[in-house]
Amino acid sequence: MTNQDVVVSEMGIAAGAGLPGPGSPAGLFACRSAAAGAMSMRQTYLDLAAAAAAARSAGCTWAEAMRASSPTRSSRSAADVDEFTAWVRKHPSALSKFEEIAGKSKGKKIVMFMDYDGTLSPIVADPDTAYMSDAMRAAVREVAKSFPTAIVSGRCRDKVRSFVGLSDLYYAGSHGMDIKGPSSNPESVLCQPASEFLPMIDEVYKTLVEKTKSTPGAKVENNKFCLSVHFRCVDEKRWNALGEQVKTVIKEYPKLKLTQGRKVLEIRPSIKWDKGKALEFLLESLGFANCSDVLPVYIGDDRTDEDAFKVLRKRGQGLGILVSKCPKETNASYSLQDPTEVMEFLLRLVEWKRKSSSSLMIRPRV
Ligand SMILES: O=P(O)(O)OC[C@H]1O[C@H](O[C@H]2O[C@H](CO)[C@@H](O)[C@H](O)[C@H]2O)[C@H](O)[C@@H](O)[C@@H]1O
Repeated sequence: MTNQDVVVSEMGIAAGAGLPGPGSPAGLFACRSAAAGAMSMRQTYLDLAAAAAAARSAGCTWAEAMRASSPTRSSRSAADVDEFTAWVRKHPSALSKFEEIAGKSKGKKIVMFMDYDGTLSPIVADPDTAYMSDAMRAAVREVAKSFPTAIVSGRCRDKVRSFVGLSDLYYAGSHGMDIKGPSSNPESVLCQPASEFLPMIDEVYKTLVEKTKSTPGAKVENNKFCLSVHFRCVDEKRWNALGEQVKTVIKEYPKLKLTQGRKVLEIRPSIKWDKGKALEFLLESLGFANCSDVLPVYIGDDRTDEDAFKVLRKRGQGLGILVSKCPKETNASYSLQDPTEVMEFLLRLVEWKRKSSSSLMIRPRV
């Protein structure tokens, strides 16, 4: 990796700074077109009541929208497949358009950003066993040798670091609220803009564990600067009640917000910081703030990754790649269907870099 010897001190964004107004939190990432239509990109943050209202007006329930956030293969009809084909025309496969992507990368410094769950590791029922394969680890290792690389995850930084198991990378945990550079460089970047929320998050974690313990399958995950309440193993008949339980707890904490991911509710500090801000922060730390010759590539599958895709669109620079097997409203330009395709794309990128570097080395002088 290059440009890693950047020192940035811990950032201090005051608790409560830039708090969105009431009724702001919780993004509902609905998959099917009806729900997606009701929840436009402008509505990334909704509270659960608003999300439920949007889902109702689209003719589906809050639970249906939650189900659609992570559909199973068996739930797909022929019409769904047609819809997906049409969607892929708008968000073409990064594999089939590899040459186009390689063309865009020519003469530019690629910086890689990758989400973890659903991008580098397949979605599984138990979040504690969402391991990535050795083959994927090897691919990410090669990527990190070729380009500055960051993993940007909703997980606690230490946990995602232990899952990935590679040291020469930047890790941005807790949805970008906990950023650290490679461990080989003790002076490398550190950014924790929500540190004053730690006691509150711990308190809410304990309360949520207590309140949800009577719901079979419910799991509360402590991601340090944020929390996840998992619905995946909960009987769907209990989803509304569990959602209400979470909402009731969070009502007592106006400085926290609730967002929705893939069969998960996420509780986060209401600060103006997300994966998009983390991407900008890392680009700046790496010395690429005002560079026209940098090409950030962000690969992610979740609603929270949209904040990063949006930043790339706004900058008019870089490539957003959404990992999805079904149509989703997205600011990403390209798509990949699953972690297997992500791995194939990463390997092609490494190979392309290797070939283009060696052709530069042997180019005769004129
Ligand atoms: O930003 P990410 O790295 O994608 O993290 C988002 C959430 O990912 C994890 O939950 C998701 O993956 C689990 C394991 O496959 C799955 O069981 C769960 O249903 C998914 O929502 C993680 O456990 C959460 O804490 C993250 O917020």
